[in-house]
Amino acid sequence: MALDRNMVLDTLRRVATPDGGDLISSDTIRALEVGDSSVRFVIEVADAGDGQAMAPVRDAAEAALRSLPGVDDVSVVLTAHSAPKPAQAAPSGDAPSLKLGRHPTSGGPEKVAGVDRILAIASGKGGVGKSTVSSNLAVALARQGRRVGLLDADIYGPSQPRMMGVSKRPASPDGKTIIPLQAHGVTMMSIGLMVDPDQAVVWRGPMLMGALQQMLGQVAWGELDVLLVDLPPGTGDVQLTLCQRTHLTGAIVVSTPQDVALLDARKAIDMFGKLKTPVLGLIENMSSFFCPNCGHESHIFGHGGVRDEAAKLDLPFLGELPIDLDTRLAGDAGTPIAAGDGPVADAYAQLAAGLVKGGIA
Ligand SMILES: Nc1ncnc2c1ncn2[C@@H]1O[C@H](COP(=O)(O)OP(=O)(O)OP(=O)(O)O)[C@@H](O)[C@H]1O
Repeated sequence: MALDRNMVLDTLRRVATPDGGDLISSDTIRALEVGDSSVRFVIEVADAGDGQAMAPVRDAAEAALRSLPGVDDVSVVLTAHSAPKPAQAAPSGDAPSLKLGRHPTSGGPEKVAGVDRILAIASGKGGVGKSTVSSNLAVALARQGRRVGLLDADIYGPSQPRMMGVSKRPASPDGKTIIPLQAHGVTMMSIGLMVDPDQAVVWRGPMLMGALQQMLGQVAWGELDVLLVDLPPGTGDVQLTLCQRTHLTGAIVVSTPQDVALLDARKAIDMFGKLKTPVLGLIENMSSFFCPNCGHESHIFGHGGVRDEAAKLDLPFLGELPIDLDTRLAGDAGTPIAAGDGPVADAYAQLAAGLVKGGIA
């Protein structure tokens, strides 16, 4: 029997919480993602004390879900808004620590000083070209005179340093703020520049949420018209933290036209809906392939699926980008294709112009 969301919700409704209610009525479940045989979600509680009390609840939920037929992967992350006090909380007025991966602070959505708009660039499935689109769109917007920032929040696989051709560790002259780097007219910062590139990042929920908050709050972004945030794929902790703690203008979802990618894109769109983050539009990447020898157009991952999906969901379709060897080579070489001339650079320029015209970027 295929796993479905209602079955998961029913199971979680039978998991008791210390206050006498159940896991669903406790309203602590965030970013629930039900796959064919997998369940992932975050239990978010107010503080470390509640976190301790909820640890057995998390274990019970995991056990209950694992006992469901067909479930072979369960991931439940328990996170608290604030760190235990006084042991780990920084005294007020202290310089923020530049050590990444600290505990997140609590509070509602905050603006980033000097930044007019923050756009999350998201995808449901990995490898659909979200980072490629983010870097190229950032460069294309900068070429149109916009003041653009690019934050690589793909904590598990930061690729912007390579795609934007930067590798220098950012400086922090006063030990408080992090000075971002500049590349191709874009102000950029990546979690990949703060950690050893050869070391896998194995942070769990609270640590990576803290790191993301630092990237937004401690980096001296300066005055920006728009900050693009390149998210990791999927619907996990980073997305949740960004939507809940940052004043986002909205999200742009990148997908290939392939059914399997669209399926995951729908989940991402659904998550943004639940988190009340407006989805500003969809982009189709790897749309067509033009043979460099004979010019024949083929549709390796299909074509038009994202446009159709946007129409179905009544969301704007922002544009399509071809599958193109030079795009890949340019990304690998650290100069996004949008920095040059040619049909793909033109496609990005058109995409950027549309966003500027629509007041999105
Ligand atoms: N339109 C395109 N044409 C050719 N290659 C592309 C295109 N878009 C992306 N790629 C290549 O596909 C690979 C994956 O792209 P990218 O890293 O941008 O995807 P992603 O969705 O950000 O992946 P991840 O899930 O790792 O974050 C890269 O090697 C990139 O150069």
